[in-house]
Amino acid sequence: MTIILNPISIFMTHLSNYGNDRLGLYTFELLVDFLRRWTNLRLSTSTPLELGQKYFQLFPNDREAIWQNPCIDKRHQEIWSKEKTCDRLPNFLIIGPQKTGTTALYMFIKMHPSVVSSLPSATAYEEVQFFNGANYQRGLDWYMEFFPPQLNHSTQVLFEKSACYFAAEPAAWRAYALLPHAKLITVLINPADRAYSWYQHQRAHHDTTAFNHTFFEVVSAGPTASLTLRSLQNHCLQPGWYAYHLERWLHHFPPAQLLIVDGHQLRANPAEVLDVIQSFLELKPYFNYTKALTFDPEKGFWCQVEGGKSQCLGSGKGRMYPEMDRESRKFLAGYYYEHNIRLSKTLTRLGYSLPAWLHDHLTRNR
Ligand SMILES: Nc1ncnc2c1ncn2[C@@H]1O[C@H](COP(=O)(O)OS(=O)(=O)O)[C@@H](OP(=O)(O)O)[C@H]1O
Repeated sequence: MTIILNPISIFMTHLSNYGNDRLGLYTFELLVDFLRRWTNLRLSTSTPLELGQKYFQLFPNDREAIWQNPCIDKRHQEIWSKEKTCDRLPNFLIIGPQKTGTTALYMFIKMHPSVVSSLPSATAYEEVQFFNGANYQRGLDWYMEFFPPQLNHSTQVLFEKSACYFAAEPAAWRAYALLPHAKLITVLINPADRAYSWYQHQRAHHDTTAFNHTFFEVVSAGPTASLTLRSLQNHCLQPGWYAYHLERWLHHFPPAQLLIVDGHQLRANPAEVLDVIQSFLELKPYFNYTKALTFDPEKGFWCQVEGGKSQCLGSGKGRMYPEMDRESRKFLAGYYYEHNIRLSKTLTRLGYSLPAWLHDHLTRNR
C-alpha cells in the first residue's frame, strides 16, 4: 500500500489547519515516528512533482478540477483573495436544449429591467458554454469575467444561456457544484422537430454530411454507418432523450429550482410564458411583455418592439425549410415513444400538465 504524505504541502500550505501553531511541525514528526515504530509501512520521500504524479495515478478521477462557490463556505471566502467577489456569478441559467427556442427566450427575458445577461463570447455569440466542455478548465475567473459586476444586488439578477448544457453529461453536477442555488430554465419541443431543426441548422452551416444525406438517412443510420454520419445522428437524436437528461439535472438540483417551458407555447404565445418565468424568478418590477413583443407576419414569429418597429431574431433562427417527410416523422414517432412515455411520467410527477405535442404523440401511437 502507498500512502502519500507530503510534508512540504502539509507545512507550507496547511499550517493554518493547525491554527498557525508551530507545534504542528512537532505533531507531524510524532506521526512519522509513530508510523515507523508501530506499522510495517515503508516511508520514503519524493519531490512534490513526483508525488503529484503518483497521486493522480492512484486517483485519476481527481485530475479534473471542480469549481465551487468560494462564498458559500465562510472559511473558503476568508482565504480567497480580497479583490475577488462572488457577485459575478449567475442567478439563473437557460440550459437548452439546442433548437428549442432558447435564443428567443434569451432575447426576450433580458428585456426585463432587472435582468442582466452574460457578456457575449468571442466564439459562441451569446453563449458562455462553461459547464459542458473544455472551457471548464479555464477556471472560475474566466467564467466570472462574463458577468458584469452587479450594480444593485437586491433587484438585479444575472443569467447566461448555453443551450448545450442540457444534454452534456458533466454540466449538471458542475453547475450544481458552483451554483447550488441557481434557478434553471429548460425549453422542450417535440424532439422530432428538434432533431429536424438541428439537421437544417447543419445544412445551413454547410456540413457536408448533412448535405450528402437525407434527414431519413441520418436518423435511421445503423451501427455500421460512417463516423460522421453517426455523429450527426447523435446530435440530432440524443438531446431529445428529454426524461433521461432531466433526471440527471434533477439528481442534483431540487425540482423547485427547475422550470420546464413548453417551446411550442413559447413560440405561439411568448408573453404568456414570460409571465410564468417572471414569477418563477421572482422578478421585480412586473414587466409587460404583451406590449414589448409583436407578431411579425413576414418573419412568422414574435419579435421585440424597438422604437415602434419590430426587431426579429436573425435569419438563423426561424429558418425556412420544407416540412419533415412522412417517413422520418413516422420513424421518429417510434424512436421517441419510450422516451416520451418516460417524459410524461416525469412531468406528471413534477406537477406539470402535458404539453399538447406530447399528449398527441402518446395518444396517437398508443
Ligand atoms: N420568436 C422566435 N424567433 C425565431 N425563432 C424562434 C422564435 N421562437 C421560437 N423560435 C424557434 O427557435 C428555434 C431556434 O432555437 P434556439 O434558439 O434554441 O437554437 S440554438 O440552439 O440557439 O441554435 C428556431 O428553429 P428553426 O425554426 O428550425 O430555425 C425557431 O423555430
